[in-house]
Amino acid sequence: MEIQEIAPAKINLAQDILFKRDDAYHEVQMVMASVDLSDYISLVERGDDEIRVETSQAFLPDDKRNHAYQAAKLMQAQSKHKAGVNIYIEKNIPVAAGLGGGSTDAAAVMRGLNKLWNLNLSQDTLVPLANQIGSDVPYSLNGGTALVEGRGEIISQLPAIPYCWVILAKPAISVSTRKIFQRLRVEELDAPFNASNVVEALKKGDYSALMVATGNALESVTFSVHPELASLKAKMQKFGAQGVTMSGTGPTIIGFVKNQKKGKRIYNALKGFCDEVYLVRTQSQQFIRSTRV
Ligand SMILES: C[C@@](CO)(OP(=O)(O)O)[C@H](O)COP(=O)(O)OP(=O)(O)OC[C@H]1O[C@@H](n2ccc(N)nc2=O)[C@H](O)[C@@H]1O
Ligand SMILES: Nc1ncnc2c1ncn2[C@@H]1O[C@H](COP(=O)(O)OP(=O)(O)O)[C@@H](O)[C@H]1O
Repeated sequence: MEIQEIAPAKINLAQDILFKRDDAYHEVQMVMASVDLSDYISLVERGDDEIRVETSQAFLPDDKRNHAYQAAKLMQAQSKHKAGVNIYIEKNIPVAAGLGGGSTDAAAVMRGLNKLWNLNLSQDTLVPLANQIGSDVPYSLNGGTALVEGRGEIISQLPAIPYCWVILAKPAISVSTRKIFQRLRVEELDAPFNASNVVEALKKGDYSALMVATGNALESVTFSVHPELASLKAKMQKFGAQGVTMSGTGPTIIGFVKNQKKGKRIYNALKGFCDEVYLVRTQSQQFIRSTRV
């Protein structure tokens, strides 16, 4: 038996950092949305209890360092029969980009194995397991548009982003989430809080208000390490994208347009300055579906 899962990337419309906690994580308030740029995961039963990972990108780990492996291991511990699985990841989401690629793969493996091994684990059981892998994994279990709080484990679904196109510009640099948080001094942040305004705009379906409300408190930290990101952001704004902001801990810069034609113009203009550029739609939760093969 084989299960196939779609694992979409996420973008951050807002990322507020509230305070540093005693466990060395930060209390956050983020608004995330799934976008139409996805990894594809295949899960195939094995005759033994081994977990094997193979990916389409040779530079990705294929052992216990892979978030997909970690997800399978946690799910196996929940299963009485200790079945094994072959995991294949077709990687399309840029790595270490602020687009949650490893987390969405892990979440897709959890969803898929819940079906393949007939575990029937509830969301309440899956969220704490997901949180052991990474702070973005609980959100990625359902994806869609959501307010994400705590360390990442408190999720409230929100209405979808009004119809628009999203431009993703990922320069040829990788950013380590851990290193950005290490550099962060919360008391020195002077960014305004964005999440509550983004939530309000989404609830009203007000695209213009949404474009004014987006923002990311970690921009100043990542931009101080990679100053070229500030000029990429300025270019995207100059070319006419709205709500331009950094996703996650970066380096991907995102911007919005109502009209696909305009999106294509900005996409073409940015291609000359940036290693990887994508023009995508946002994705609602019902698109995260699996197929039994
Ligand atoms: C901040 C976000 C926003 O999307 O960054 P991106 O990874 O997407 O860029 C994520 O929540 C990241 O989640 P994830 O990538 O799963 O990171 P984790 O493995 O949980 O954490 C990596 C490191 O980041 C720091 N960290 C992470 C999340 C958080 N709320 N507070 C933190 O201080 C911790 O130092 C931790 O050791
Ligand atoms: N399935 C996976 N896909 C991508 N990266 C993975 C995966 N498993 C482990 N990693 C590791 O996780 C790190 C962060 O990758 P990624 O999740 O793409 O970044 P981000 O947190 O910025 O979205 C990388 O260094 C990568 O080697």
